[in-house]
Amino acid sequence: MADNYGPLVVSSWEIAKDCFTTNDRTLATRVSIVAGLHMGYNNAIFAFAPYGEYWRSIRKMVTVELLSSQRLEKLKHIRFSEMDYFIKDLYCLSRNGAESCAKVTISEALERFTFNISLKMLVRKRFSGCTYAEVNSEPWRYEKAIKEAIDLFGIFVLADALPYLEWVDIQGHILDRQVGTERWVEESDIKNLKYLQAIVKETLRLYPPGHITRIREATQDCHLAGYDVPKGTCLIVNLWKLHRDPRVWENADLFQPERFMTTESHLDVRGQNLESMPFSSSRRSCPAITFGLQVVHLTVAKLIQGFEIRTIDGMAVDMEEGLGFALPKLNPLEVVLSPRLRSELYEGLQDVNKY
Ligand code: HEM
Repeated sequence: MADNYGPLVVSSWEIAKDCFTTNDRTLATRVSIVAGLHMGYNNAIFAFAPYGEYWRSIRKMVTVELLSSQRLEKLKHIRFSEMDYFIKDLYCLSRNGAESCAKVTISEALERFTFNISLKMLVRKRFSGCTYAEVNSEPWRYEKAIKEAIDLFGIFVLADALPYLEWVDIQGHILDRQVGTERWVEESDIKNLKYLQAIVKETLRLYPPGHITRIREATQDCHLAGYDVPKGTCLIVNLWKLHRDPRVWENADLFQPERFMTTESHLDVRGQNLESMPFSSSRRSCPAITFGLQVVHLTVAKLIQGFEIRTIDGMAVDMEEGLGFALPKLNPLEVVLSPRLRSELYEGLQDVNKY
């Protein structure tokens, strides 16, 4: 069927519910793709692994040993120190700039920051030169290869989850009020920053970094929305389309974070509410939900507390999307950053060179 018609594409939450509840197990295996076979050591990378004993044991190991709340608590020094280096790097760059501001390709900087956190958590190593100052250093020469692999695998980086700037001004002031200007925002502040949370939810709704789920394959005949779906059928859930369903969302294409504080305040993004599930749902959903949300919230909070952020010449943010599983931005986002707190706060951050 897939050979003749291509994969089934699910774009409504009702059918997604059929996929992720009654048929979740039947649809839990992945189609084998060329990148997974050749670059993923014959689908040994567990995001590509067929459903079965191997996938179950790796997923369990990753969930317990790397991404559980307890482990993330133990590894929090890594996220925090990487964030410090990242912010301090940006600050040093702006200090070197002519008018105490710096022109930065923020999407690329965030990409490198993401690599550093993940690598540090996994193998206790990082690419030296957190972001830009040492971008020409030896390790970053491999960046092109890594990026190509990422594109081929359809992995997304946290940078893809941070596309909006319009709201940063408001947020900077909200942070000043809630956290003050005498200390840096901390992870424990996030629960009180409701508007920031709503912005992250709305961004993940309109621009889910994984805009389609990875391709599933039915391991036996099943029924979906009243249709007979034969064994072997390939299926993807189009999260991007589902998140813009006008039957569910008023002004579905507009960026309105307030909706998550009013009419949609009951919706979360962890896969319980199928109307908005940027991490997908059920057994093949993203195992890094907690980690992803922790890093996105704190990074955004620190960036907007620490800097005034403008686009070059005040241009609107170019939201055009490129091709790829991971919904990358077509054009990298360049911004101008000016520090907005007293210098001692930046200087007190951990120093990348001492690392
Ligand atoms: C905001 C950030 C992120 C979002 C929105 C996101 C979203 C997703 C989505 C939509 C899927 C596909 C699930 C499916 O096919 O139904 C997925 C799978 C996956 N994600 Fe994430 N993800 C994020 C960050 C991460 C991070 C940081 C990691 C690694 C530390 C990660 C590791 C994985 C893995 C390993 C899978 C495959 C799971 C499996 O096949 O069992 N994700 N993610």
